[in-house]
This record gives sequence, C-alpha cells and structure tokens, in this order.
Amino acid sequence: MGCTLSLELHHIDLTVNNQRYLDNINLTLESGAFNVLLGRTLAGKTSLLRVIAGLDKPTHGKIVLNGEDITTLAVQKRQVSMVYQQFINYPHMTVWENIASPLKLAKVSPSEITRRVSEIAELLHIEDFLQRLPVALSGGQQQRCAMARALVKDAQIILFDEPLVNLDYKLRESLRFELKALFKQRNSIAIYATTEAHEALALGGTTILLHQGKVLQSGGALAQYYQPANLNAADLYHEPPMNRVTLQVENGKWVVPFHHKNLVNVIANGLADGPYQCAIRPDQIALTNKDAEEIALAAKVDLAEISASETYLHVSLITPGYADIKWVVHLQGIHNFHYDADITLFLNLNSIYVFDQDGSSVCWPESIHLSNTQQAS
Ligand SMILES: Nc1ncnc2c1ncn2[C@@H]1O[C@H](COP(=O)(O)OP(=O)(O)OP(=O)(O)O)[C@@H](O)[C@H]1O
Repeated sequence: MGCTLSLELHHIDLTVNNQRYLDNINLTLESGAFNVLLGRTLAGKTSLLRVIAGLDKPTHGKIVLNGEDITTLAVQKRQVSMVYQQFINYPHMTVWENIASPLKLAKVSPSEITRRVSEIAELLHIEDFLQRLPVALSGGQQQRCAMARALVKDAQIILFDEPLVNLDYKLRESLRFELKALFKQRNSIAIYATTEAHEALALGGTTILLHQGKVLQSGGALAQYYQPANLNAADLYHEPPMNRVTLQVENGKWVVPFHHKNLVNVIANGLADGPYQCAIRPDQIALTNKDAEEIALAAKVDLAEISASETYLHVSLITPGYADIKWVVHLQGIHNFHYDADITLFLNLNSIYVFDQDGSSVCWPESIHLSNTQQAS
C-alpha cells in the first residue's frame, strides 16, 4: 500500500437560495479505514458527498486532497467514485461491460481492463455473473456490480451514499462486512453515508455526526455512543431517543421529587447551580429493582409496542412535579401490559447523562470507562 491519502475540508459552506445546507464543515479524513457520515434524513449527507465529488461547488471554503487544493477542479478531473442507494447500472450492458466502462473511458489498455475487472469481480463475488445483464441479477448482486464499477477505477476517494439501504438485512450485513475488509487493503479514502447508528458502530473508523448541515462530533462511534458531545449527537445513536427530564441544582444539590434519594454525591458534584437536561437511555430503565442504589419512579403505561423479541413500553410519569413526562422503556422479551396499568420504573443514577440547557454534554454516567483508543473527540 502506498502512503496515506488525506482529504481536508476547510470551512465548507453550501448555501442555496439563502438556505444554508452545509455550515462551516472542517474535517480531515484519511485512507486505510472507513469514514462514516452519520445523520438523520436531510442532515446534509448527500450535499456533503456531492461537494466532495465536485458535483456541487461549495459557497465558501476549501477542499484539499493530498496537499493540493481541488475546490474548483472539475468533477471529471477528480479522483472520485460514488455509489448511490439506488442500484445504478447500465441496463443494456452486461455486468462485465458495466464494470469495465469507467476503465474504457479512461483509455486503459484491454489487457489491463480484463485483469482489473476479473480481480474486482472476484473480490465482490460476482465473477460467475459477468455475462448477465443487470436485470438478471438479484438486488444484492446489482449493488455489488455498481460497487465494482466504482471500485475498479481505483479512485482516491470513494463515496457511498446509503448504498445498502435497499437490501435485506442479511445481505446488508454481509456486504457491510465485505466492504470493511476490502477497504483495509485499499489505499482510498472511503466515506460512507448512513442514517443508521448500528452501521457506524459496525463499520468502525472515524464517524462524523452531521445534523442540520453541521458537524456535531467526529471520532470513534463507540466513544460517541457512550460520550456524546451533546443531546443531538446522543439522539443519533438512540431510537427511540433518550428519556429526558429537566432537573435543577441548588446549592450543589439536585432538587428532585425522588423522595428517598439525595443525588448530590452521584451526579451533581461540582455542577454550578441552575437547570440541567438529564437523560437516560431507554434500555437503562428496569421494571424490577436490582440494586439498592436505584431510584423508583411511579408511571402509567400508555402503550406496549412489541417488536420481534423486544418491548417498547411507552409510559407517562406520575411522580408529583414530573407528571405527564413521556418516557420509553426498552425491555428485552415480550411483555404485555394493559393501558393505564400502574408500574414502577427503576433507574440507576450512574446511568444518567447530564446536558446543559443548550444541549451540550456536562457529564456522562460515572459507570462509563473507555479505553484510550476509544476516547471521544
Ligand atoms: N443544490 C441544491 N439545491 C437545492 N437544495 C439543495 C441543494 N443541495 C442540497 N439541498 C437541500 O439540502 C437538504 C439536505 O439534503 P441532503 O440530501 O443532503 O440530506 P441527506 O442527509 O443526504 O438526507 P437523506 O438521508 O434523506 O438522503 C435538502 O433539503 C436538499 O433539498
């Protein structure tokens, strides 16, 4: 493998009709691992990929590839390939011709084309279908063909725009695994856009969290999951979102309705007086008391939503002062509850995340210890 490639984005803005779609994006990405762009729909993922590809010009900012400013370089002159969520292949060409087409355009010699098409087809397990038309392939094979065409060029930057979204679960898993392995051996900068946190967690590498055209956080996915920089970053990793409650610190102590606990030594230690947004993951709430340190909250059931072997319990808190706050509890296994049933929620104070009123993280649960390699950035 050659030397590491680097792509730098400096202060990238994209504004169309006075609407800002990308807002001061600053990033440095390198070859050798997957870079994942994680954001909800309309976060600006495709817009950012298009700017990197040269399909759209940024309104402001600079793009530097291996030290060279490519901001105004035409798309045809960029060393970039893109894979879209729709399986885009030329329907009248065989799989072989589809994969070979970018090499023919680049005037690569016929013997080299044969070698490279065979090599990439083998890597993506489509070597037995090379003489078929795309229509005679399954969805997974069609997407492999589109990927092979993007990879065969050996471009320095390869952009994936939610490439597995139209495939079934099993296929997505195996293709994701293959892509990850493939990029360990290639000297290209891969950027993979997705709305799904579990893809970021599975792909590893650097994850860039995008929200309303802004980068919220960039670093390891696991670190972001445990140590989100803010509430929006935390929400990207949680579906349903974290449960929230606003609590007040007065004279260094939490003012809470949880009658039997003084929380000061657990999470209010050192916090300035004022209101905080506290959040707890839906899977960190139990219906049975496991530990004497847990606090109990009275609630009523609004809905028990059963999904495969899990239950999402939608509840309303009925603790005085916090009545009508809606939470979701994620339980393993199938649990049946009647509407309006009285239940008690148990939560461990060590599982609570604290954010300020603007949503920036103030402190993460004390129970979280990350290794040095997974520190959040
Ligand atoms: N050149 C442009 N002209 C008009 N609107 C644009 C342009 N570029 C981006 N947008 C707008 O930017 C917003 C962000 O869209 P974008 O497709 O980048 O989001 P996304 O994160 O990729 O979403 P999805 O996951 O749904 O694909 C959209 O409202 C889109 O219409």
